[in-house]
Amino acid sequence: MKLIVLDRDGVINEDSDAFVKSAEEWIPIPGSIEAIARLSKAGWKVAVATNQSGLARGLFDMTDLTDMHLKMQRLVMEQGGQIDLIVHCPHGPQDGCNCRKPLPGMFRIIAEHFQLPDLKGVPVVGDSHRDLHAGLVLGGRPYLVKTGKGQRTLQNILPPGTQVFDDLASVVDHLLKADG
Ligand SMILES: O=P(O)(O)OC[C@@H](O)[C@H]1O[C@@H](OP(=O)(O)O)[C@@H](O)[C@@H](O)[C@@H]1O
Ligand SMILES: [Mg+2]
Ligand SMILES: [Zn+2]
Repeated sequence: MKLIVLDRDGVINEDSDAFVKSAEEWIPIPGSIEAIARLSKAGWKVAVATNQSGLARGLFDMTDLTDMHLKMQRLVMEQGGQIDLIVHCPHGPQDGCNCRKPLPGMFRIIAEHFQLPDLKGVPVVGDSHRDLHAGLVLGGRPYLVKTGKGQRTLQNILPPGTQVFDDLASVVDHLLKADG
C-alpha cells in the first residue's frame, strides 16, 4: 500500500509558537496542499498525525480544530485529492498519554486503520524530532522538512536514515519520481 504519514503544523500549514488556534490562523505552506493532491491522484493514501496540546491548554476547542481540518480537507479536495485519515493527540505534555509524539500511539491507530501490522517503509514527514521518532517506532521512513521548526530540528542529530528536504512539495516530487 502506498501510504504516507504527515505531521500537520510546520509541514502542511505554517506553524506558530503561539499555536495555530483557528481556521483563520490555519494557513497552508505554499505547495503543500497541491502536493497532497498529487499524492492522492497517484494512488497514495494520506494520513495526518498531529499533536494538538492547545486543546489541553484551553487555547482552542474541538470545534476550532474541526474547522481547521475541514478547511484543510476542502483545500485538498479542491485540488482533486483527499486526506484519508486525520489523527490528533488532544493531551498536554503532563497528561501521560500514549498518543503524544514522540510516542507512537497515533501511528499504531493509523496502521490499524489501514489494516497493516506496522508502518515498515512508510514515509513519515515531520518538522520536529518527535515526529520522526514516533514514526520510526513502527518502521516508518523519516523525512525532515525545513519548513516550520525544521531548521531548528536540523541543528541536532537526526535519526539514522532521515532524508532532508526543503518542504513537503519537494518530498512528494522525490516520492513520485521514485514511483516511476
Ligand atoms: O506539529 P504538530 O504535531 O502537527 O502540532 C504542533 C502543535 O500542536 C504545537 O505544538 C507545540 O508543542 P507542545 O505541544 O507545546 O510541546 C508547539 O510546538 C507549537 O508551536 C505548535 O503549534
Ligand atoms: Mg510540526
Ligand atoms: Zn495523547
